[in-house]
Amino acid sequence: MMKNAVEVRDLVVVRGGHEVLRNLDISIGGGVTGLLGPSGCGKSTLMRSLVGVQQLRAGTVTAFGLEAGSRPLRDRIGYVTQAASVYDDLTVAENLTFFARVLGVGRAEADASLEAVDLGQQREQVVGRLSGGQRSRVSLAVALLRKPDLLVLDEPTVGLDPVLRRDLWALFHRLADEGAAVFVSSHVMDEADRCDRLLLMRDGRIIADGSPSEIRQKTGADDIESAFLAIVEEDVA
Ligand SMILES: Nc1ncnc2c1ncn2[C@@H]1O[C@H](COP(=O)(O)OP(=O)(O)OP(=O)(O)O)[C@@H](O)[C@H]1O
Repeated sequence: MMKNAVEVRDLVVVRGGHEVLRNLDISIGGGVTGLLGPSGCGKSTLMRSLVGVQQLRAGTVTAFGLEAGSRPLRDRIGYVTQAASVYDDLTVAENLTFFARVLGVGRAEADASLEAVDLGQQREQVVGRLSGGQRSRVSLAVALLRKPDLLVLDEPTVGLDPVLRRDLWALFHRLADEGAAVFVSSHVMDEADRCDRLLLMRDGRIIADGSPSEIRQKTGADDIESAFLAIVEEDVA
């Protein structure tokens, strides 16, 4: 069992004069951990904090015992944002070759990353002509180039059809089985059951933490959306 990949302590983040994260305490270990919550609740801000690109007002964030954003972590963390981070005018293979050179990894790793996201057959296609789901898999392949120990994925399945979503979740579990800690955000509650562990977020705070079945049981709800609503109601009562 992996020791905690990430430790967040008393984290406070202010953006635009508004306290977006409020005294967060989270530990993230192995497996697939989902961060679920409504739009604007602070998911991207938390992910930015984990990878070290967010200014913190207070608290600490460490990954593998090292301060988030510190140099030795760069090889160990893969981060995929919602915005596509690959070149539309290059082919899939050219993108991978380019980023492999920048990151100093070999061709074998580039090929392995492409295979991992199941884009071997699209390798000669120009990225700008791929579907949204294929394009996000190219970004994911780039993030996999250095075989990260921690993968931070910000809403990777947004806008994808159900088949692609299912395939991507299967890939996250495969990566977790191979030893990576996978931290995935979503605002789609029906993705909850695909996670080993769930963090439900609302208004900059974690309001529930457990496996999907634990969270359902605790609230007596049949699904995570109802559980979320029950927790919110209890919270404001
Ligand atoms: N660049 C910014 N400057 C100021 N405030 C910001 C900035 N980016 C985000 N915010 C604010 O921070 C809060 C949290 O935003 P964040 O992007 O972390 O939410 P989110 O849960 O990821 O939302 P979504 O699901 O829509 O991506 C929001 O209230 C948003 O208005």
